[in-house]
Amino acid sequence: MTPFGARLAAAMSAHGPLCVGIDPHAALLDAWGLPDDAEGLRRFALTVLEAVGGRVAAVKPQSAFFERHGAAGVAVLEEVVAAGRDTGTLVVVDAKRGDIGSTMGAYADAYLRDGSPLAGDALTVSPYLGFGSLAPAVEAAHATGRGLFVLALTSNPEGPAVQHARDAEGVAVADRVAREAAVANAAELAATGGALGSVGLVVGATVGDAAERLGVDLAAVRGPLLAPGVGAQGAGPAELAAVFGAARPAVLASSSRGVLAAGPSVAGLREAALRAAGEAGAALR
Ligand SMILES: O=C(O)c1cc(=O)[nH]c(=O)n1[C@@H]1O[C@H](COP(=O)(O)O)[C@@H](O)[C@H]1O
Repeated sequence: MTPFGARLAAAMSAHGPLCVGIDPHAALLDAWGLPDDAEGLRRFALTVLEAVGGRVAAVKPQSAFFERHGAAGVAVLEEVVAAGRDTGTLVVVDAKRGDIGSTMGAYADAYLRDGSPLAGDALTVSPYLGFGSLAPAVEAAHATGRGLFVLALTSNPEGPAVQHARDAEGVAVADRVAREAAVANAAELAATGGALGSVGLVVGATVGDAAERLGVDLAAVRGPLLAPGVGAQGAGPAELAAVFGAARPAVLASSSRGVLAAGPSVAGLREAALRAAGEAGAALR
C-alpha cells in the first residue's frame, strides 16, 4: 500500500487539513436523541460518516467511547473502521496505546496489521515507556503503509509537567520524541523519495509557543502533525496559525465536539465540518 504519509498528504490537498473526531460522549448521544448503548454508538458514528465520509481528509474514532460499552462497543468500533475505509476517508484510530516492546507487538498486530478488524489507516500511540518501545508499531506501520501519531505536546493542561521536562543533556522530553520521529521518517523517506513520512506527532493546537520555547523543530520531523484542541478546547484558526510556524503544511487539525455539536442533522454536520476544514486550510496556508 502507498505509505500513510503520502496518502494523508493527498487527502489533505483534496479536502483540506481537517480530521473529524468521532467521540460519542454520553451527553452527545442524549442530545442526538440516541440511547447510551452500542446501538446508539452505531447510529451516531454512522451518521457522522454519512455526513463527512469522502468529504474530509480523515476521521478519528476515539476508542474509549466504544470500549465503555464492552465487547458490543468494540464491535461497533470495528464496523466504523470498515465503514470509514469504504468512504475513502482515512481512519485514525485514537487508542493512545503504549507498552513494553513485546506487548507493543501485540498492539501493533491489533491496530496495524492487514486484516485486523481494528486496523484503520493510523493509530495514536504514547511514547512514555520510551520511544524505542514503540519500535514494533513503527515497523508494522512501515510494513503495511499505515501511520502513527506519537504524543509529543498534548492539548491538555497536565501535559507540560511531563512533556516540557528536560533530561540530563537539557533536551525537553517533547523534543526527544520529535527527534526520534524524525529519524523514523528520514529512513522511510530515503527509501520512498516521498515528502511526508508516516510517523507523525500529536501537537495540540492549544499549546501556544511551547514548541518554539522548547526548541522543538516541528518541520524537521517531516511527518504529519495531528492538532487536536480545535473547537471545544478553545483553539481556532488564530491558534493554528500561531503554533506551527514553518511546519504548517504538515498539520492535520482535529475537532470532535466542535463539529459533533451540529448533529444529528447530516446536513448540519457536513456544513460544520466543511466550514472547519475551510478555516483550518486558510489558517495553515
Ligand atoms: O490524540 C488525540 O487525538 C488527542 C491528543 C491531545 O493532546 N488532546 C486531545 O484532545 N486528543 C483527543 O482529541 C479529541 C478532542 O475532542 P474535542 O475536544 O471534543 O475536539 C479527544 O478524542 C481527545 O482524546
